[in-house]
Amino acid sequence: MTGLAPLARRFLARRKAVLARLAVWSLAEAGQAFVVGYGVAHAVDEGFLAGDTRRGLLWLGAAALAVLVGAPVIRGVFAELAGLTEPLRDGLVRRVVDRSLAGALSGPGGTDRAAVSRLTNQVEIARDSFAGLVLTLRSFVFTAAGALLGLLSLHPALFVVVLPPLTAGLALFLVTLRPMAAAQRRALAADEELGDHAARTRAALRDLTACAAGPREERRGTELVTVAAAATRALAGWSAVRTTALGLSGQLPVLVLLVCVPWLRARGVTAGALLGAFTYLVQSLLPALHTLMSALGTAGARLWVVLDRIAGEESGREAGRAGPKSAPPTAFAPVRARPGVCPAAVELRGVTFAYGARVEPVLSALDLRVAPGEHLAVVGPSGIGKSTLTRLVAGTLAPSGGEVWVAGRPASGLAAAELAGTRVLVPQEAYVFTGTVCENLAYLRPDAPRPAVEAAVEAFGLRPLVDRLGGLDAPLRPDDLSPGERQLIALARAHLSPAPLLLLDEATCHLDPATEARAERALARRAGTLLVVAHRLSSAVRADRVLVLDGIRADCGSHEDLLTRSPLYRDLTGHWNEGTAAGR
Ligand SMILES: Nc1ncnc2c1ncn2[C@@H]1O[C@H](COP(=O)(O)OP(=O)(O)OP(=O)(O)O)[C@@H](O)[C@H]1O
Repeated sequence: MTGLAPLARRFLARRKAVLARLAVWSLAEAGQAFVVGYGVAHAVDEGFLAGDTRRGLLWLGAAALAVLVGAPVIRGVFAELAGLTEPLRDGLVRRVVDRSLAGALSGPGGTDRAAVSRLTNQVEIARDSFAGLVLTLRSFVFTAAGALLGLLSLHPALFVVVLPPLTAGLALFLVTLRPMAAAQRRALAADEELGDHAARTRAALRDLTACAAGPREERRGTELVTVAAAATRALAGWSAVRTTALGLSGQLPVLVLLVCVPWLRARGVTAGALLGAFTYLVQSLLPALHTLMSALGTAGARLWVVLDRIAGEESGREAGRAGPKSAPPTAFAPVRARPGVCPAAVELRGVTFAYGARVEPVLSALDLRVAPGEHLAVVGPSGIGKSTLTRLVAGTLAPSGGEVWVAGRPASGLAAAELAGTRVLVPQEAYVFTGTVCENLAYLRPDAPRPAVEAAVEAFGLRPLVDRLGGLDAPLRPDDLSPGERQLIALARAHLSPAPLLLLDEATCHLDPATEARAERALARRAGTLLVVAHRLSSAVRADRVLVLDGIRADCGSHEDLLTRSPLYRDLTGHWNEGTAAGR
């Protein structure tokens, strides 16, 4: 927040002309405040008490005229105010959008549209709060100046009596501002965290029950409620102090003035001057002070919190860019792992799929959940539905029944750009196009830094191929590559992609076992989730879990577990072993 002060100074320094015009209009406001009390005092002393009613009415007329003249003054003030608030709003919006675009350009993760929308909404709040503050602060300064000058002109003793209680209340109020804003911020943060927790828990009830994580989440909920209650109590405490300050500065000057009437009379203060002083207090000073306090307490605290938040979100984005890139950037934030909750990278809920209305379904009421970072192998006899499953997860097929969720979102129905940022599907027949080697490798991440491309070349053992073709910038013709080389290029490309989910549909079938093992290990080391349709036993053994598709039934577990409990898996492994032995 301290970083905002120089920015504010620069902002105001560039708008001296607007400030000067605003000051001129405000001077008129000060003059109006001055004339109101002055007119009442003279109307009483020189008019009504002196028996000259006409003169009294003339002075009152002058005071009334000053009030009427106030209307165009206010209009002028508002016209000038736009010269301050609109550039502030434009500047903040530009700042938020620039940072967001810079974030999108510096990584293929794309813009966080929710954050941009939240921030631009907060910019509007900042603009309105700023306008309210300028309006009331300026009005208070000039009205108070006019009224205090009026008090001095009526009698210096009036000034001496009114000023101490007024400044005491104001000082007490100013002291409460900072802790009050901090308490407001804490209460807001605690409320939001509690709301987030409630929403997350509600959405994850099934998972919580499945993971037996209910009691832990309940404890966390209780902790958050306690924190939110303490923050709200602290806020209420500071509100009480502020109300006291309001009361002190709002009522005490009138009371002190009343108590001091004999003392003032003894010093020659006339009845008219006393009435004028009360007019200054009740008509100008106290309302202006009250408005200022309310504005500082609400709009000021809101402006403080919102500007702080905008700076916070931006610095958060900065930190995100500067931090270590352990995970590839994603187009939208996947569901984060939270203690006690099992978030799913892929979740199938009762998924049924048939290629036609009257055709037997390929998959029926299939439930599956794959945790972020998990490596899952899918196995099953030919034609059982393994490719269909990968296409459902990839979102290129929509289920006939049930739901497919990827990173907390329905897989089908996403826009193409979002789908591309979510997952990469590498099919059996790899796609390689005429272009440079580098263009082929970085196809899914065009801004991939050169060292990252080089690292992918090494990880997939592509160096001899790249050298043969003439380097990364050499042209590549698909016909010059063997099916295995094409698969390696497609796998290295998937490795470079920012998508958090990789789906390999027999994408290593043209590789020898050693090359396949190296490629799969490189893909498993990559941050993200890996789902592999395996066509070799070794590929299933390397996975964290194996899904065996068996027509209507499906079984999921570790390689060892499935060997003991799944006859089909035993058959498949036996078949694979025979194939390996025959191949030797
Ligand atoms: N486009 C399609 N239209 C109609 N039926 C299809 C279509 N694609 C696949 N099928 C059928 O759906 C069933 C599952 O096919 P899928 O390709 O998903 O199986 P798979 O387990 O991947 O087979 P493989 O191991 O041989 O690749 C098969 O009976 C197949 O004939």
